[in-house]
Amino acid sequence: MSAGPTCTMSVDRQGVATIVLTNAPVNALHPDVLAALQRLLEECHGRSDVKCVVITGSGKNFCAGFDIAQFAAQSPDKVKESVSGASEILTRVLEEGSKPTVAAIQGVALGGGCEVAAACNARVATPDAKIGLPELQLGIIPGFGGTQRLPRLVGLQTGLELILTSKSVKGSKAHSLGLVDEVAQTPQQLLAVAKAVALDLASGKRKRVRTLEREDRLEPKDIAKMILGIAKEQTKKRAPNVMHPLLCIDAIEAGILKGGKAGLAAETAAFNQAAQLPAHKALVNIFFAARGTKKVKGVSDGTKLSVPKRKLQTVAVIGGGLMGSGIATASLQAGMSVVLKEINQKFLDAGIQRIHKNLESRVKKGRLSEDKFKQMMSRVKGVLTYSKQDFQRVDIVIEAVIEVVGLKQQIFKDLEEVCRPDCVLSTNTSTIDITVIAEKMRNPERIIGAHFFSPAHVMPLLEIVRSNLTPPDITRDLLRYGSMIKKTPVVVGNCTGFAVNRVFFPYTMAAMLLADAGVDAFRIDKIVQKVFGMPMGPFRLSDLVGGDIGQHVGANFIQSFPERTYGNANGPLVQMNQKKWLGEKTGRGFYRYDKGEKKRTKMVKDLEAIGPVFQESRRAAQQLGVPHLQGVSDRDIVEMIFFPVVNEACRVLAEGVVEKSKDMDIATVMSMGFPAYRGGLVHWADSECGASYIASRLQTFASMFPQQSGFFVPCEYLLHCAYKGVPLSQGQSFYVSPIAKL
Ligand SMILES: C[C@H](O)CC(=O)SCCNC(=O)CCNC(=O)[C@H](O)C(C)(C)COP(=O)(O)OP(=O)(O)OC[C@H]1O[C@@H](n2cnc3c(N)ncnc32)[C@H](O)[C@@H]1OP(=O)(O)O
Repeated sequence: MSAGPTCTMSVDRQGVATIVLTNAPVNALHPDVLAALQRLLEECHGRSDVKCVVITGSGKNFCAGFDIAQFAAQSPDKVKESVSGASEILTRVLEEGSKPTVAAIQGVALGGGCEVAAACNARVATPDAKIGLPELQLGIIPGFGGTQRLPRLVGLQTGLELILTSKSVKGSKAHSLGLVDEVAQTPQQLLAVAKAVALDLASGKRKRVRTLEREDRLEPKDIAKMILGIAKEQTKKRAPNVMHPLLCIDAIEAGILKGGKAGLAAETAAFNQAAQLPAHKALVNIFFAARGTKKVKGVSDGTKLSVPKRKLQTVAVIGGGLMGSGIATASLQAGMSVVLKEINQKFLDAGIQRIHKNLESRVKKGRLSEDKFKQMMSRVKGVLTYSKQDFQRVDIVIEAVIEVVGLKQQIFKDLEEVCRPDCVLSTNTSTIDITVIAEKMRNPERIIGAHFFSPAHVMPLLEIVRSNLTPPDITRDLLRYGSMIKKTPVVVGNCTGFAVNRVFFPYTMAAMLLADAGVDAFRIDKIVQKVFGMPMGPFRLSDLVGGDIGQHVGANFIQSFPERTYGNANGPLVQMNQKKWLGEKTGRGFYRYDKGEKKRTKMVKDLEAIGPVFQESRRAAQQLGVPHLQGVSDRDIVEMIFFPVVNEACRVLAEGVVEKSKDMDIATVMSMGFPAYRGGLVHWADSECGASYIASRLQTFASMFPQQSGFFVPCEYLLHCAYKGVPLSQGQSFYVSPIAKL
């Protein structure tokens, strides 16, 4: 049985005390671990048989930092007290105590873990240890002295870069940067090397250094000021909607200008300020949401399933287009073999060429060796037919052909004939009901959705779609495949559009409706991107996806949900598709895309060309009773676009299409680029708006658009939450939908 969060200590015959941070699985710094560390260090300083101290972590990791669960479990005041108290102890007892201290780093030393190591008088790491300060990703700043000690170890420029990008470095790189003093070639040698360094420090053979007092790695003050000024400007541009990165630079600056101790005080103040900001709560929500998706009730929550885990070595990808080649690339990178099926040699060659290009670009960026690249390409086999010889060895199939139901039905009928009965058969459809695709199969329960996002080898989300027939072992093994290819999987129920595209369609339709009501499309894009923080506005996104695809997918939703969709038979997409203005791929859509210098695309607002398209669309919209709006504020635009999106998310929750609201949060961040610092769609709706405000605004919008009121009318789930005063994230616990599918 695990001892719970603590530290253990042993003292060897040479007088080296080894303190082991213990809190499985990553030795997070729970307050009990910090208290035990202080107690044992004080004991060491008082014992005559102890000459020096080595700090290490239990198991494979040194320490992943402060216990993030505390941010959710404790009041902000308690957390602040814990962090500032520990910061003081790390300086007084770890760095300045009477006995020298050495960190022995294996696995991860992140956040507070890196800061504990930086406060020691020396550091030894294994070559592939992972060291860094990722606190900014959690909406806080390093609070155990990291803003002061990291720049003093590696220089201001490098320290700033590591902190502001949340990047970690490997042990060997950390050594070359000056962050660690020695590298132990193997984990087995780590303790011995660390102990030797500690004894050298104790005997005076090595000079004992207190990081906080160091100045030797810091740039001269005038240069440092310049570096800080540039960092501030760049940060304002890169992250205009959040404050904590600037608070972090201020704390670093205080230390550079006034010395380490003053810097520590500034850090504590800045940490406390950041911890109060909504972005912190939001980003902690995202941290746990991303990890919670893997635990699915009755599948991967510890439930024992009778069907053993499948071996997942060979994947067959049906279709070598953009999506198929991306999926094949991700599978090859995970060490799998790939059978790529196409309908003719020309398409097959093009598919293999795409895989080649995807992997080659990693080689060019230095992320893949030439040897590994060749090995990966040798594991691809292109085929033109469904032969038993090729398909009997396949463990998982992913169909990635165009969205034509009949074609997909035939493919699964054929696959069932040639694949082993235990092979996972999955479809990458983005919208079609998977039970419809399975209609011609003998065993329709075998089909499962594996919805990737383009480019599939880059985008982190995998939507796993199960129907009420899907056996849990198939879901479990697709989840395992998702982990192998390093995706965040979200398991969802079966319906048109599943979870992600269900919330995408009101997003684009709301933008089209607003433009038809006279609001400038370019203004909408600007507000959604600059003010709200999406990576791009809905019209720019439409150009990226392609107007033809947008219209096709939109039609699917209009057919499935006619009572709550908006369509205009002469809308901009329809007109532009007729002119073959399909977006970026044809050089023209809502924007014009000119070839600039060095093959860079230049995006131009061509009002002369697009103006008449909107005029024509608005004329048609008037016939549909779309009002002409005036005096629409930026806030109105945000609410008219995002509240229908929240409304649809409520329906998704009510129908049980997602198991928990956090799944919706992480899915929106990873698919549509919903700002992570807003915590995902439902977290944002709850924390920044509230169910009753959203419901009342939607009712107002519905009355402003009487002919399109269905698009805005709040759904039952949203009204329930508003009426009962419960957050949308908790509505599932009391709301029972008559159409719950799972
Ligand atoms: C005052 C200080 O400056 C403030 C801080 O230190 S804030 C903390 C800074 N540290 C971090 O941000 C590191 C966060 N952790 C990670 O990046 C990754 O978890 C990791 C690289 C350590 C391990 O990744 P991986 O092997 O993929 O495992 P992962 O699933 O993420 O984590 C394993 C478990 O450890 C938990 N965990 C990881 N880091 C944790 C932390 N710092 N606190 C609490 N739990 C943590 C995860 O929630 C997960 O729990 P679960 O099994 O119950 O879901």
